[in-house]
Amino acid sequence: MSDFRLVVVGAGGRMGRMLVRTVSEAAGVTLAAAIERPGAAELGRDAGELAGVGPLGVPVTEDVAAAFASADGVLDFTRPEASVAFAREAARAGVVHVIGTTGFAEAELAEIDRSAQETVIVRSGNMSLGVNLLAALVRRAARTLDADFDIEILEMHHRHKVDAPSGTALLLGEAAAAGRGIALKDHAQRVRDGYTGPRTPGDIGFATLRGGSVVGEHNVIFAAAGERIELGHRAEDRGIFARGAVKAAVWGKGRAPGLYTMADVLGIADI
Ligand SMILES: NC(=O)C1=CN([C@@H]2O[C@H](COP(=O)(O)OP(=O)(O)OC[C@H]3O[C@@H](n4cnc5c(N)ncnc54)[C@H](OP(=O)(O)O)[C@@H]3O)[C@@H](O)[C@H]2O)C=CC1
Ligand SMILES: O=C(O)C1=N[C@H](C(=O)O)C[C@H](O)C1
Repeated sequence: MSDFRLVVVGAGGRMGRMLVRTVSEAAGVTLAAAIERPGAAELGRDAGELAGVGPLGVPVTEDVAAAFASADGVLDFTRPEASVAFAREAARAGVVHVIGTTGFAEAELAEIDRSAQETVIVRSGNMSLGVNLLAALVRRAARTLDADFDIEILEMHHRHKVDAPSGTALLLGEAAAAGRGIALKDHAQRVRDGYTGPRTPGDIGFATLRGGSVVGEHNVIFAAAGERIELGHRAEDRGIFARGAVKAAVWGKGRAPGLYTMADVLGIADI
């Protein structure tokens, strides 16, 4: 069977380089193209050299339509507005689109939903096995613990991260809300500042730390009078996200068009 041909968009970014490296090392997949934005300094450079794995004979280009036409799947860890446009292009080309990008507005998510009517899209704020298992545990804990347990989600990332709360924190918030049988949007407390008054019962709170080179840390705290439960995850290497993304792309091959999650890919959506 021939290799699954993947395009990495945002190939010059932190995740883009890790994705190129991961695709070059994984069995059954091959790098079909590498894309950066028009005017980017990386254009014309060999994607493998950029990723530190030696030349792969794949130059970084800006020609999205040609790249998607030559591929089976797209790995996309870029920016929300770029991912919305890539989803449209993936739908046109009929290729699997794996979206790791975070920080979407509601209207952008609705546009991605529309593209997913025409092609397979796997979107997740975190592509690692560990975090998706953590989300399942959080859902389970939230279902068991009564409303006396306040839920707070704490995350820390490197100083370059541009969105907050992180996609993972929101994913964990959704899991907690699902466990409680409530809608996160009605109970999320994303920022606290100044004279806030006491905590609103039933809120799911978020706190954001940024600094240094932290790959990604998340803690979900269930705090009641007299006791506290903490569930957490520490990412130590971006390779966990890249390997998850490659797995998602291959999983998407031949599936019906639709929007899927990493929990679907890992087969843990119902645990
Ligand atoms: N779901 C998950 O498991 C994970 C998700 N992420 C998410 O992935 C995203 C990227 O993170 P990270 O790699 O650290 O960020 P970077 O800024 O290092 O990389 C993003 C890359 O995308 C490029 N880009 C932006 N717009 C376009 C475009 N229109 N066409 C082509 N390339 C474009 C950027 O170019 P330029 O610099 O010129 O703008 C940059 O090279 C973030 O949203 C982050 O939260 C990260 C890790 C794991
Ligand atoms: O920007 C990052 O780096 C990461 N982003 C994702 C998020 O927003 O949760 C996933 C991971 O934590 C790293």
